[in-house]
Amino acid sequence: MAKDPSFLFAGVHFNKRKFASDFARFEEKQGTDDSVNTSSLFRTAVAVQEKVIVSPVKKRKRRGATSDPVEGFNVFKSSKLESDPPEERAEKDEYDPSKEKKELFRQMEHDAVFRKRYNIHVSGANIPSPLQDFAELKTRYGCKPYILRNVSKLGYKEPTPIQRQIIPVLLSGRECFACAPTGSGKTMAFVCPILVKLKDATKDGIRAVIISPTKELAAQTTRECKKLAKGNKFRIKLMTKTLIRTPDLSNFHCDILISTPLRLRLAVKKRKMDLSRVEYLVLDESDKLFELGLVKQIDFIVKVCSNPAIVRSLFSATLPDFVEDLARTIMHDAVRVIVGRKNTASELVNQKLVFAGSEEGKLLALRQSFAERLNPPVLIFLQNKGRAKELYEELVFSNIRVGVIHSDLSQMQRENAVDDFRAGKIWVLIATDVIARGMDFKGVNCVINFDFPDSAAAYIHRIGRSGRAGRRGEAITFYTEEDIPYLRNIANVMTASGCEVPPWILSLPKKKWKKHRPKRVSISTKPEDQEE
Ligand SMILES: Nc1ncnc2c1ncn2[C@@H]1O[C@H](COP(=O)(O)OP(=O)(O)OP(=O)(O)O)[C@@H](O)[C@H]1O
Repeated sequence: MAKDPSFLFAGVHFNKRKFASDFARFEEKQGTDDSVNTSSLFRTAVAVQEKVIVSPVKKRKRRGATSDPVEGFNVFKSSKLESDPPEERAEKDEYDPSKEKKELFRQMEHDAVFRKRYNIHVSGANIPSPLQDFAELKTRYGCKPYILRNVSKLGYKEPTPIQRQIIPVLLSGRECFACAPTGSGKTMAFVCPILVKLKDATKDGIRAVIISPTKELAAQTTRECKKLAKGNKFRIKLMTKTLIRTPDLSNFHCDILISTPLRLRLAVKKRKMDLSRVEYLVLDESDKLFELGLVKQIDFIVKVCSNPAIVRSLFSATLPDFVEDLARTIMHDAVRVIVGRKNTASELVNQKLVFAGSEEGKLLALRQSFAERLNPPVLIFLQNKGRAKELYEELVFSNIRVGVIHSDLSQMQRENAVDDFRAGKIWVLIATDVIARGMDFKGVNCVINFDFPDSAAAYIHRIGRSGRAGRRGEAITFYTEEDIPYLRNIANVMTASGCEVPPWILSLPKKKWKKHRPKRVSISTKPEDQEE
């Protein structure tokens, strides 16, 4: 079952409320055949939904085309109007379909130009216009003043491209998947509409759920939510170890709950947490959540968030086709928003490849670059915790303030490492991929891939810890002989974001990689006879 992606979201309900009339028609056709199982019912329902959506739009267009006056023939229209009784004439004056249509086309043209300017690509029907500025949150959507106040306090002068388009999409109640570069403000793009829509704190169970792949990211998202919600009495809760120990969570209520998939599934299974009233479900770093280790938990969560009116959204800087395909099977009338090109690195990061020869060469190159120029904060990624510990042992006695974070540390130690790095107490943070996604460290000047990343997506997320929120950054990737077959994939990402790559690398054959995590010799510059 786990091998078949179609098991994901099986049993998800068709949005009966939103498509009530279509559903009624569908039900009539199906009769009361109990033999139809839920997932095939769902699949058929989606097919019906697509038909119902597409065909009437076409018909309406055609009807409009025949009845609308042709330009230049207004004289006939006005002469007919003269013969109408005054009250009918007044009504017709108010409703002029050709005017409305022209206005609509003008708006669509304007939106297209605007989207082009911000490199926003959309697909889907009836997509709302992008935001011109934050003030439109009030004029178009009547958001409460506290949100605009907080936006201004955070120093956000104008919406980022993804915020311009996704905020109106979510505020119009549409499901969506969004792909935008690392550090481009996706968090605010999903938090803001939730706050606007939830309006005020209530005790109506759990109303919105945000899923993050790691505890660190969940904690960060909680903090960001609280900053944006300041001044409102919303209950915004992080699913912590302590919370999960509560024996009975069946009556737990909060407006927004942020969790990792594992903890949320535990809370539902073991502590009877009720997610049936969730109105908004966000899957952040969705491609990571759909990877094999997490997909079962996500499937479970999607099923138990059973409110038929739920609005689901997927966010990431990398959105592989299989995630999109999977998402399409559950989402209703979803809008797709891509900023820039899909699966590319941030153009704000200057990327370099460095041949280190061997494992030993990497350490020498690192020491040399620190001796010549250390521009903290610097993040160094390694392929596993063992190697992260080894590098830490090598650097801890140099006069560089260095820290390490990996999954063997306690939650408290991990949090301290992140906080110290944020506060500037640590200049160089050695890490595994545990913090490669989503973590927002202000002003990381350089990311060093000490170990070659295991996929192009991992590369994009790792180097995306630098070059955030409009600031420039740098990324250096060491490679050895055994990484050469995979160089081309990284080189493609580099050229797509405007970085130079030596021609010989671009002429290497393309290699389809799974996870490239070769066994590497241990990190040490000590002569072998001195090692214990
Ligand atoms: N409108 C804005 N103007 C200026 N800065 C912003 C704006 N929106 C968000 N930011 C800032 O941009 C930084 C990156 O935002 P965020 O962490 O949401 O990026 P992201 O797109 O989710 O990145 P990733 O893909 O790495 O998770 C944060 O420091 C955030 O405070």
